[in-house]
Amino acid sequence: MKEQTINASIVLFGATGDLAHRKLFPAMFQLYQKGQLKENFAVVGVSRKEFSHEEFQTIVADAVLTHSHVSDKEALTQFASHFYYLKMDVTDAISYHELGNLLDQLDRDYRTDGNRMYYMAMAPQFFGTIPGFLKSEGITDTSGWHRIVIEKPFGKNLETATELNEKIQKSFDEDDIYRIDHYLGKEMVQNIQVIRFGNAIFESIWNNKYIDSVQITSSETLGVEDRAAYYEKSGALLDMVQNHMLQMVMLVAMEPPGKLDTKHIRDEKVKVLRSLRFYNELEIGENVIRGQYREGTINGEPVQGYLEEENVDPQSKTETFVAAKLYIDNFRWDGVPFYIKTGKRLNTKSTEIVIQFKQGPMSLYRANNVNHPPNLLRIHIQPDEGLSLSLNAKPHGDNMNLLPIDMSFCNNCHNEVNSPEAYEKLIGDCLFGNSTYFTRWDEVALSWEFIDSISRAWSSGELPPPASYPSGSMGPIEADDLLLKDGFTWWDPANLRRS
Ligand SMILES: NC(=O)C1=CN([C@@H]2O[C@H](COP(=O)(O)OP(=O)(O)OC[C@H]3O[C@@H](n4cnc5c(N)ncnc54)[C@H](OP(=O)(O)O)[C@@H]3O)[C@@H](O)[C@H]2O)C=CC1
Ligand SMILES: O=C1O[C@H](COP(=O)(O)O)[C@@H](O)[C@H](O)[C@H]1O
Repeated sequence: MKEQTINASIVLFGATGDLAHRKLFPAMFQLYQKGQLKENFAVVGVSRKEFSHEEFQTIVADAVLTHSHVSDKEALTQFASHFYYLKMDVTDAISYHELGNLLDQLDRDYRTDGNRMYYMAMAPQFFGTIPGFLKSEGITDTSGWHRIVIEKPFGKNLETATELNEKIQKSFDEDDIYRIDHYLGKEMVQNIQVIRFGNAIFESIWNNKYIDSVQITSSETLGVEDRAAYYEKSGALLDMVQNHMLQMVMLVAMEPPGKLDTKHIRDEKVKVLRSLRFYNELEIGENVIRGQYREGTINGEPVQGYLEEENVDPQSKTETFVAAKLYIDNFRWDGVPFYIKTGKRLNTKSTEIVIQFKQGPMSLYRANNVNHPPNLLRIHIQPDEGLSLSLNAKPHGDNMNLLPIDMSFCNNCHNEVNSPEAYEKLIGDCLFGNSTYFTRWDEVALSWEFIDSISRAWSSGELPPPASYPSGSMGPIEADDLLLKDGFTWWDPANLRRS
């Protein structure tokens, strides 16, 4: 399907913003280079600043040059010539008429078949406004398809997410609503289903009889950077757990879908959320750890603490770290803890899923007091993309002890392999009408329900504030204790690399 070319116009709301420059223009250029966007496409960039079409084309080309590798400058110039600019305030209904006229013109000039993709790369307060005007001002009246892409965050809680959803659904059908979670566009996140359902040896042991625990860790070395205004209200729980972390939990835990199509896959993911165990306040205190970074050292450089960051309230209780033990109360996962951990200013930038298998019924080697490491299946999401299986073997020679060995496959360790960026995949999927790796409304609603229960407990004032951790560590000691009391330890990437 991906070898085909799509005819469409793309309206990019927020065309002068950070996301557009760093991710979206480079992603579209990659689609152009692969021939998925060819002659019959046009992009209209929208924001309030004043630019001519030509100035905007230069901005687009510069952004692509800055944020991606370009070997063919001629192709970049050709690509940029498909871009047009419209100065408009998205809250002004009248300005949509000019947008409609420009799009009608581009439909004719570029023979786009009237297909239109609307990408809202804007602050979330506009997510409800734009779809309404697109419909009321007749922009969505052409005979082609009309799909809308919504950036995160989708609401701040279940109530606001529901309100937003109701607004959007007045103008677009659920099938045409593409809620982005960029983790779902990552190569190895998409590989989870293939690893699981394409390998009988894994699927047959993918359950509580053979799996002891699951760990999903997404650590960042960056701090809050210049996003404090947003982050102060969100924290790691809303920023990472409500979306990316729960999405990975769903993909690891879901039942095999009857078919590999959008509906079947999403149906199975939703069932995982329905089985997620809700905790009471006391249990949240015990099972969901929050932390906040203080000063420390990252890659040998001193860095300041969260409370010293620009635009952060010096008394802030915002969490920059979350670790939690989750349970999925269904037949497959009964009793298996899913540990998740995410945080800023940790000692490494990495996302990994570790499946820890149970020990066999009788360990001859353990009986000899020999260290008997468990078998681990590690799915490396980033920066390395791959898979490794930790086994035990005999060391070379007479020694009959156990030696942990790794069987590894790396997707991106060779220079010639360059995985598509998440945004490239997701924009491509939307253009081709494949919404599998976007979030459906029931997934979003259920994840908010779960997250709201934690937010409520945290705001009750009854639970301890975020635990402090030094920048450059792997989080507060409380997060280690969460596993230690169950007899586990985090298989953090730094530790894994040493093994
Ligand atoms: N940046 C990132 O890495 C990520 C961003 N996101 C999400 O993407 C979205 C955009 O983020 P980001 O690019 O960082 O935001 P920016 O603040 O950098 O960009 C906002 C854009 O909106 C435009 N804009 C603001 N108000 C109006 C208006 N009334 N009418 C028309 N245009 C307007 C701005 O241009 P102007 O001022 O000229 O009007 C600008 O182009 C957000 O929802 C964010 O949460 C998600 C993941 C990562
Ligand atoms: O959505 C977000 O994700 C990034 C981390 O994404 P990654 O692809 O670099 O792992 C995070 O930094 C940001 O706070 C959050 O909004």
